[in-house]
Amino acid sequence: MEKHKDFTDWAISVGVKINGVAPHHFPGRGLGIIAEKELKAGSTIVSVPLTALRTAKTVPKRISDPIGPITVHGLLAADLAMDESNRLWKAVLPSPQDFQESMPLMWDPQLQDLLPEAARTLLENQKRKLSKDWAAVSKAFPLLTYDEYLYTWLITNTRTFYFLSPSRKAKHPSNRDDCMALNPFADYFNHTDDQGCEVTFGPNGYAITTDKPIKKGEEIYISYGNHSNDFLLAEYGFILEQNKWDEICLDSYILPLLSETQKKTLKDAGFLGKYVLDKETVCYRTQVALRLLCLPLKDWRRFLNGHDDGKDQSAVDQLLLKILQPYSKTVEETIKSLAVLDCGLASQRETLSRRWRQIHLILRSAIARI
Ligand SMILES: C[S@@+](CC[C@H](N)C(=O)[O-])C[C@H]1O[C@@H](n2cnc3c(N)ncnc32)[C@H](O)[C@@H]1O
Repeated sequence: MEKHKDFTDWAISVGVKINGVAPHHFPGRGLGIIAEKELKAGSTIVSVPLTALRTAKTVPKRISDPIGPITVHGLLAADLAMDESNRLWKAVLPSPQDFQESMPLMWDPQLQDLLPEAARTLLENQKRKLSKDWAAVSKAFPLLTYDEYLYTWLITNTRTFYFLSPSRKAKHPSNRDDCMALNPFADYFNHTDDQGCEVTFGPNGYAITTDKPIKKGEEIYISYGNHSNDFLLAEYGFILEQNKWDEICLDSYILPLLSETQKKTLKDAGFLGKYVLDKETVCYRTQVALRLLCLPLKDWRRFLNGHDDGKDQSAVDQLLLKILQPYSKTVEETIKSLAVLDCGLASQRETLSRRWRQIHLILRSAIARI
């Protein structure tokens, strides 16, 4: 842990304030933050001044100018790839091997194809963004290798905080994806689906404050957002055992059942796609789509207008059952095929199987409820 001590000293030297916490290794989660003493609820345990952040504005012109227009993500990754100055920080970051294991972007394409639909969609998006960013950066810096850039691109992907420059007038940025900053030391915090510590951002920078009393030796978390396990897997390379925000996508089972006219009707009403099932219920969007499939148009409209007397629920549930049963069968087959598959790393296949088993559980409980 010597390198983490050195990095902590550096963080303090640039104005980061650390109160009773330290980096610590937690099996299965890499580094995280541990309480070194008992902490009361409402204690500010880490604060990071604006001057310690790495933002689009802190990237030197010798890097940003030759690249030209690019996403903030792509720019921060280029800066990190070409920065030789902060060895102490680089020494405590995850290694390329860590990403190879955890991040689906680095997996064998055969395993990528076996990702659940929501994770696959996010992965395709990442690939598009990365390839655009790489095109801009490699043109400006031909000596940089793709692997070096991919590594810093993933560091940026997994460690940035939502950031709006205090000087910006607009409260609502045109592109949320560009609102990011690398936040040294604060990026040691792991994620919880529970509330976790409160993270606030203001003119003085970030402050992380405990939301409950914490015992000495406990890991302290923040929340990266209300994310499903498919999102966490694609964007951060892990899944939670228990995740109250977990949900699964039903699009590839519902969309093919819709005629072109029905799709248009749903699109016009703002209800085409993004159908999800969580541990307790199917979403309202799914209810709308299923009703269009099994009810006369006038009854569908009544539901949409909020006049639902519940009399159609059983027909809707039967249709849902017809969708969930084959879905569950396919999941069982996927789990079986993963057990005999020999590509990629065993840990990657294990993560995938765990995810599919979670999906199976969500499906089986929904089927049992019906
Ligand atoms: C902001 S960093 C947190 C520090 C990181 N654990 C490290 O070793 O440097 C985000 C990464 O931490 C890991 N992580 C965060 N929360 C986790 C959790 N609850 N379980 C497992 N891994 C987690 C994932 O690899 C994620 O991409």
